[in-house]
Amino acid sequence: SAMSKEQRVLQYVQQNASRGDPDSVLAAVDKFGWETEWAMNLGDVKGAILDRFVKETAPQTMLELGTYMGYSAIRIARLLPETAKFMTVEFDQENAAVAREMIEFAGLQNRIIQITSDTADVIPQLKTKYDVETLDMVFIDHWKDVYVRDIKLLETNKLLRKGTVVVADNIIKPGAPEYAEYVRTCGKYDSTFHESRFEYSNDDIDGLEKSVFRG
Ligand SMILES: COCc1ccccc1-c1cc(O)c2[nH]cnc(=O)c2c1
Ligand SMILES: [Mg+2]
Repeated sequence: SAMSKEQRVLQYVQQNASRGDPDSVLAAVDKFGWETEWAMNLGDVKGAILDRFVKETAPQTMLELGTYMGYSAIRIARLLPETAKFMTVEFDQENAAVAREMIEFAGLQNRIIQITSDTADVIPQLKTKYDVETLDMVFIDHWKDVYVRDIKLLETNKLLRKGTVVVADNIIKPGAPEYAEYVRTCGKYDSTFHESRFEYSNDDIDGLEKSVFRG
């Protein structure tokens, strides 16, 4: 059957980027997103903001909710030391399969623990099954309607500690108003909004919320 959009992006990467060169993989995905087909990757503009947060935090233990085709996992892993533990969770099996190949092409398969499952099932298993004590950083970029459910799961499963940095995509578009309201008013986070541009768009506004757990 015909290729999915995600498979078309992967093919473009395999034919236009350099194997083992994460920056060339990111550049190829972004070129495809700007010039050929829009896709819901974090993208280059918001990606630069996340890069800054990852560099500032230098997490040894990191979790991403929502792998999609692996773009932000590659973006993050390329900035982490070999010693870091980085897990990314994707529910959709087909997207997870594309991500696995994209991550492998980038040469980062040894730095990323890819989990194909529902985040609601994985979060309660992180301590026991994935040997996590607490998380230094979390990137939330999956379905906006479960952002609040999942950050509360991180809290109740004692995975956050004083200073854990939680970054969330799509605060404006498509929007995660309940999540923004929660992290800004619940009293457990110091939260700041970082306005940016929607992926592969010159006009649409979007932004990242950065919330530091108070412990
Ligand atoms: C499938 O909707 C695509 C879309 C359409 C219109 C507006 C926003 C989005 C959008 C943008 C994103 O960065 C996203 N990131 C993660 N999980 C998403 O579901 C998601 C959706
Ligand atoms: Mg997103």
